Amino acid sequence: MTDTVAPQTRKFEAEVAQVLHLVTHSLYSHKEIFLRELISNASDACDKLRFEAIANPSLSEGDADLHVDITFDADARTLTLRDNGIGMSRDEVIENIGTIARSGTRKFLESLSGDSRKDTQLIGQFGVGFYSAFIVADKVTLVTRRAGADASEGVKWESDGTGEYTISAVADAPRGTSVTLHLKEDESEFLNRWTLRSLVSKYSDHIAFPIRLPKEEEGKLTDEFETVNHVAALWTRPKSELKDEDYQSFYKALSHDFNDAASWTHNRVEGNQSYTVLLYLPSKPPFDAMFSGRDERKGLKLYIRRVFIMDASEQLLPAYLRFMRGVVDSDDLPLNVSREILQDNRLVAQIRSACIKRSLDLLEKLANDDAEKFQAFIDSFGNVLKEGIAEDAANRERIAKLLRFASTRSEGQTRTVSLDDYIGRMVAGQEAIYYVSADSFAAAKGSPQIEALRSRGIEVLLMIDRIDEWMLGYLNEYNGKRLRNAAKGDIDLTAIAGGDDKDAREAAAKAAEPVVARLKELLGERVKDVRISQRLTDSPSCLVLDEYDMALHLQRLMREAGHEVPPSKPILEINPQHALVQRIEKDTDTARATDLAVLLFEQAQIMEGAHLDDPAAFVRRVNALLA
Ligand SMILES: Nc1ncnc2c1ncn2[C@@H]1O[C@H](COP(=O)(O)OP(=O)(O)OP(=O)(O)O)[C@@H](O)[C@H]1O
Repeated sequence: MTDTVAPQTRKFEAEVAQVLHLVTHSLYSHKEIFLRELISNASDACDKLRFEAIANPSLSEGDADLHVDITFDADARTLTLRDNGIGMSRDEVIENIGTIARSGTRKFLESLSGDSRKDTQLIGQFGVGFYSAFIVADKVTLVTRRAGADASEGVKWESDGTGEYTISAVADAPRGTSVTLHLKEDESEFLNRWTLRSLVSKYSDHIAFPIRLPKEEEGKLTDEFETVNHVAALWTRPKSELKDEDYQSFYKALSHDFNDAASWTHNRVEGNQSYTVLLYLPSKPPFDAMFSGRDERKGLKLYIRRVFIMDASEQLLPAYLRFMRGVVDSDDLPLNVSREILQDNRLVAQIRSACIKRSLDLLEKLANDDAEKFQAFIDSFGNVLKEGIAEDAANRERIAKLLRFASTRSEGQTRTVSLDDYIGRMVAGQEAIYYVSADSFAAAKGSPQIEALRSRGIEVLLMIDRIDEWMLGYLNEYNGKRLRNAAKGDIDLTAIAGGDDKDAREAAAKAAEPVVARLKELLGERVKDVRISQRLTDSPSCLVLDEYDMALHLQRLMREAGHEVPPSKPILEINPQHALVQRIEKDTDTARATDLAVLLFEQAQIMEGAHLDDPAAFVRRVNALLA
């Protein structure tokens, strides 16, 4: 191959330079993954060629026998991977290798902590791909030609991975891509057939194209090649033949994650249509699920009769299961299927329901069999799963069963309590599942609105995630029990053991009428109403809302996010037993009584997490009282 034009030197995008620096510095202890990543790219390139050749057979250029060859030269200290897949044009090289076309890259870089152990984890989740070559190489040369392009349109890319690369044209490049690694001084171990062979077996055995190494005869390498992998797509092999390690190494190549998957499910369906589904649950949030959001989902590959067609996560899984990774291989869809057809196809709809069902089965099994792994799932993906309550009405009850929450009974703020746990602990006479929502665990746990519930031994779920209020809008009931916000509407505890006696309650209300009337007068427009509380035992006051009002902290979140939220005035509930309340009733000095009344209201606002309209006035009132 000869360079036809002088090489052009270009700078990497700043983000690439940062990622490269990180990759080479933090992944050294996992250095052999470079081989898996490069083989995986080569295999993807073969997949793409096979797909494009369906519509345009001439792309195969008479060479449809796709494979990946690995060669090395001990004297030159080079290791080369060559595929005869789709290849790249010059623009594609610049776009794919010179930039990182991922929307969340900046966020990813910002999330790095500088602690190399943690960062290694993160970069593993990010998926390093091609750049992993620089862990072991101090120079990488890539030569490529796009399928269908003229032999003179080859491209050579070269870089030492520090900040720049050169790009030039080559005249006689074969179709596909070769990546040559100029190995660093102490990486000679990769110049060894035995090592390469065992790495292929360990990481890439499941690749569906032949991976070939030079044949060895009488201790010498020959020019002939020998296939060293299984060459059967993993999901097509019988389950009985596959070991856990096989599933895990396939998962890692598929997802570019280098943590093990938490669990998987592999099924062949035969019937009115036939297909195979292999779904994985990652153990750590994959980069895409963390940062790319709901709109650019990736991770579920659609194959049709072993031919890779496209990533079809959006068509085959709902957004709330976007953490799942895997493969669907259909026998019945047409090879020329398009995204539009996928959107609206009866067979696809069936496969989608099966993927949902399998995913939920897998999560249920994990919840039953492995508490530790399930908790790790909840910690990583629990909030994503909550979206399913709103999105998937048909499976609402199943999803709700999987959710976990913090509660007044749980230790710390780890979400560990299921709705079934809660129901199992309901006290005699308790009809509803009570919850309270707030910005933080401490605020929720300390909510005055739940004092009476707690004092009667009634557990309260603490809804402290941003998504909770929205989700609860769709979850009114679970297993025949209503979910009730402890800070909304009237709470009647008369039916509950140890609850109030109705007569005593009415008598107390009667006795408190004067102070209620006085507070209404003193607080005026600030509140919608003042009433005696059934919720409070220790605090003097709290704010509550009408049954259908939007929670106060949600109103705040919406306003912060720039939404117009019509102001809804809270109701002030008071505890007539409290000394402060009794003082207001008795104080004849109207100015002082007003200060006290407003303080009562402001305290309730603070407990609820709100910012006071006039903090200086609040401090002045407190000081006046203290003095
Ligand atoms: N052997 C190859 N043949 C053709 N294109 C390739 C090859 N290797 C890499 N590329 C192109 O470069 C892109 C970047 O590769 P890289 O491994 O960095 O990330 P990726 O594989 O796209 O992402 P991820 O690792 O998250 O799957 C690929 O998407 C592909 O378009």
